[in-house]
Amino acid sequence: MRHHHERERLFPQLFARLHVLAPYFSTALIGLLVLYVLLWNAAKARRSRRRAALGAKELPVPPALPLLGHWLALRARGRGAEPGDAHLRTLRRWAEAHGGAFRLLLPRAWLLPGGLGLGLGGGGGGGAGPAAGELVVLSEPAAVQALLGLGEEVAPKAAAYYRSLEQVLHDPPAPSLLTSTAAAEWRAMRRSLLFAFSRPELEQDFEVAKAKALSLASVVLGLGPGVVLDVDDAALRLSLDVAGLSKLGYDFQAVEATGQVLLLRLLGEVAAEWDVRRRRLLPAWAAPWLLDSAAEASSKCRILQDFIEGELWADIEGRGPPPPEDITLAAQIVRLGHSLSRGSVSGRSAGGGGAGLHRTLSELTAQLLLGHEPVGHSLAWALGCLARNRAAQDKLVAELRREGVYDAPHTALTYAMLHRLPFLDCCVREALRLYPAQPCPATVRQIKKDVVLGGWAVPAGAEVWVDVYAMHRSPRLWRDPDRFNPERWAAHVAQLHEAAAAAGAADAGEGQGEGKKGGSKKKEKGGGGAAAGAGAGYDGMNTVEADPTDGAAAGGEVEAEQEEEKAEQAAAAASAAAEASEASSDAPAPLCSPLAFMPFGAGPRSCLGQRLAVAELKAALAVLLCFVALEPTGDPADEPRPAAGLFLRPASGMHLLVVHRPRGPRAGAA
Ligand code: HEM
Repeated sequence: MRHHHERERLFPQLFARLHVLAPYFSTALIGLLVLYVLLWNAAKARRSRRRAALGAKELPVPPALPLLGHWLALRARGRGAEPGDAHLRTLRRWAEAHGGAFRLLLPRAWLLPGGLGLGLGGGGGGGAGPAAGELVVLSEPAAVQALLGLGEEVAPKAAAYYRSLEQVLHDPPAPSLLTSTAAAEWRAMRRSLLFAFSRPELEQDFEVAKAKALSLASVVLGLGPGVVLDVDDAALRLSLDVAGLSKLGYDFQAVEATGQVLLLRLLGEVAAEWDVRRRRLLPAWAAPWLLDSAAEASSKCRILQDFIEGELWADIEGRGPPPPEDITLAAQIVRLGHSLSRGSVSGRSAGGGGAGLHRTLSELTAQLLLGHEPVGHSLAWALGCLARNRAAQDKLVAELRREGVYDAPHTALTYAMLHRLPFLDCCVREALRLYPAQPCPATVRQIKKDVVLGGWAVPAGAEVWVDVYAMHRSPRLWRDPDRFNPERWAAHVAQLHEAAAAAGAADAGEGQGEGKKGGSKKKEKGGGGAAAGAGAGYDGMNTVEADPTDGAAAGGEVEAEQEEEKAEQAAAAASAAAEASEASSDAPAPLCSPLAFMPFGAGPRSCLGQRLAVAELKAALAVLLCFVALEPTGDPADEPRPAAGLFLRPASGMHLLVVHRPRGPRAGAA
């Protein structure tokens, strides 16, 4: 009772006090608002001065809400759609409205120190002052080429963005191959892993992919005619097996397994956690509840890594130290693990045996995640496109028949003969254009000094997202951009084949009687003679560094030359892309814009596994279509909806009707 009376007396007193304090509060609030407006205007004036100094255009800003900016629009879910779907559509709409470059306003711009361009944060460049929190989205090809050609010193991968991934993968957080910036560590790792994706390795990896695709065909045929199959699930099993066998020498047997595959589930869960954390648009201190989900993510990753340690790593280690000539990915990772445990590779977490092992396992996990999921979904999208475009599917099968692949896929289909399947190449490109596995952001960079990208001023400190999805579907760059039309690539692919054939012929001339340098490989490759002929240099996308086993490329000075060459190539591509974009402003959109095609990124951080990915996609498509025809089920619920998680996947799988193709006596599956 006494308490009750005390409370009764306390509230009127409090209200009386508040009444007295109210004018002070409101004056302080008005003061803060005035200060905010002044700072905002000062930041705006500062930006205009910088832009004027650079002689560049100001980045446009789509209509935004006060204070919340574009935050809600980016988080909006479309009706019945997965989150990523609406997010991609919104960004694409803004890209079209603003010519492929715009600035986003996010609450974090005023939550981060230096967010108002006041120069309070670190990492500023050239005295212009940082613009921490500013987010720029680019899909204009000239601007994107220019960004990716800037190099790691000026535009490294954005540490703040990739930190969330590092926290999931590494405990304590440490850069992985995917995320580390210009450090010597990343360069050394990338250079050593590049060997694992060299031509001789690829030829063998292609055979592995073909064998697994034949196994999958046999499993599918075993289900009987007329079944509805989730080809996304089947494709993920296939790509996991190919990644395991070709790169780590371990068969997960996911294709042959009848039930759920634990490793696939764990990898999926970890990828989903990555995705949730990278979408976070607020700094961690402004959203402390995220720390719980961070802990959960890390524990899921630990379960996955325990599994990998027990199953995969034990097997790889059990093989003993790899001989020097072994350049497979497994061997490179073992060497990396050993140098980490000796502390000979500089690394924040490389402090001894345990940390070294942990880093190695994390890299293995990252490789598996990076390696299998984008390929699996890309294959599912390609199969889905072909099922819905029967004319294209029939044309592809006709090409396979013409080249003898249909009748004898086991023997006739080799890496060296891929140049004889140009329509297969067109189909792979068109599927990757419509459904790039990493749609947006395909890559995230942090700008270290004021730069001009495609004519727009981008201030130091800005975070830049590359929106490959919007670029690949821009009506300014592609005629009828949403239509699956593999024919649009025909002329470009023919040109590439001619160039590769000419280079192959020149190589064959030079190499006569000499043999191939750097030929000390663990496994002997098959079809080497044919590889020296026409099409030998042809790898599909050509945006990755020169093959390190190509003799001269192994030398030290050559590296500097390569760097220069790469910078020149990027500059040339940027100016060609600028010309193409200018030309397209008045004229009707071109049927095909190869410079606006970047499913694997570009420049020195482009996808390391792209040649393998393309080879695997080709092997799987060619083999599967030799045995089955694919059709839509006719059920509207089976129409695939894109969902952009860490990778662009069909939200509820890709369900297709499987029809057996008539086979001759020579061509059984598996
Ligand atoms: C269709 C399949 C694939 C697509 C579309 C794809 C796409 C990409 C993209 C867009 C990047 C980022 C480039 C950048 O930040 O500028 C990337 C990086 C990377 N990818 Fe892929 N990828 C695929 C398959 C693979 C495979 C099969 C592997 C390995 C087995 C792989 C390994 C990597 C690695 C290691 C990086 C980081 C490279 C670095 O930062 O130096 N990817 N990929």
